[in-house]
Amino acid sequence: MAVRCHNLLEIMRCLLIDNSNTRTKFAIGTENELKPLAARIPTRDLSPTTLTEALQGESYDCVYLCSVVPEKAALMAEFFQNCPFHKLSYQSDLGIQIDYPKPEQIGADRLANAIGVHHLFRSPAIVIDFGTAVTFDVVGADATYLGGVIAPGLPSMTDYLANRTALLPKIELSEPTSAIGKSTVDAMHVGAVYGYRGLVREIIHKLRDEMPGDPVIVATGGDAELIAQGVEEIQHVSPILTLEGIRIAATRHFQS
Ligand SMILES: Nc1ncnc2c1ncn2[C@@H]1O[C@H](COP(=O)(O)OP(=O)(O)O)[C@@H](O)[C@H]1O
Ligand SMILES: CC(C)(COP(=O)(O)O)[C@@H](O)C(=O)NCCC(=O)O
Ligand SMILES: [K+]
Repeated sequence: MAVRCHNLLEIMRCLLIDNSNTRTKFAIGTENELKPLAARIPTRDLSPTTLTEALQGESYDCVYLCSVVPEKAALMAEFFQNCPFHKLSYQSDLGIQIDYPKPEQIGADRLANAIGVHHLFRSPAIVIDFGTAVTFDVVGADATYLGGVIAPGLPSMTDYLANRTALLPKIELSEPTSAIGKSTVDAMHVGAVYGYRGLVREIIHKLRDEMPGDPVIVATGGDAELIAQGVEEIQHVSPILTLEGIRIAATRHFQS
């Protein structure tokens, strides 16, 4: 097995892993910075072989895993068994408070997003992650995780129609050119992209109505760019937000 752990006396390099349902992202983080993405593996393809290939040439002192896919988390715990290893949970040292009846239910990526938005931007905040699911997480003014919303992600708009109809194709989404679709595919783009923006706007407004103060609204995840460009309420798109949250939690865990 090609796991290489070095015990450097200098700055600790931690392998940060965002194991979400569609893609698993890997990056090296130190106390001071997040290095560019080291690898991205489709989550369903994660195996000792794909891990070894993807991480060839990377060196790190510790591994910090954020997972919402238990079967793959178990695989990686085993793969990295020779390294100092930690899996993010509500019991980890996160640097934020949690005000939630059953904190063990909260997806680890949602906690990482809350940490990321508080550190990269500020709180109060709403962080929206456009992945397999779309999640909205609310961080109160005192950096307390308060809860949020889970809805089907943008792929549900296309996968559902392709799987459940005879005549609708599987499409790649892009910005519609007009609301009145002039072809099947055009009409589907409008339904998915404009329709999804409506869902997002309505949820943002409902959340803001219940929040004291003026939250910063930040988007992340694979579909953030496409959707956020038409939602004026979203102030920033930050592709690295989840990994940044994981880096901060890893630093707190391994360096304090
Ligand atoms: N190169 C790509 N590979 C896969 N999905 C992509 C890619 N570029 C954009 N996407 C979009 O990003 C979504 C996955 O986002 P991501 O944030 O990786 O999800 P998750 O965090 O749930 O794994 C896909 O459903 C797709 O719509
Ligand atoms: C809501 C999620 C499916 C989002 O996962 P993702 O789209 O990032 O792959 C994940 O955060 C999860 O499984 N959460 C557990 C349930 C909860 O957060 O309440
Ligand atoms: K995610």
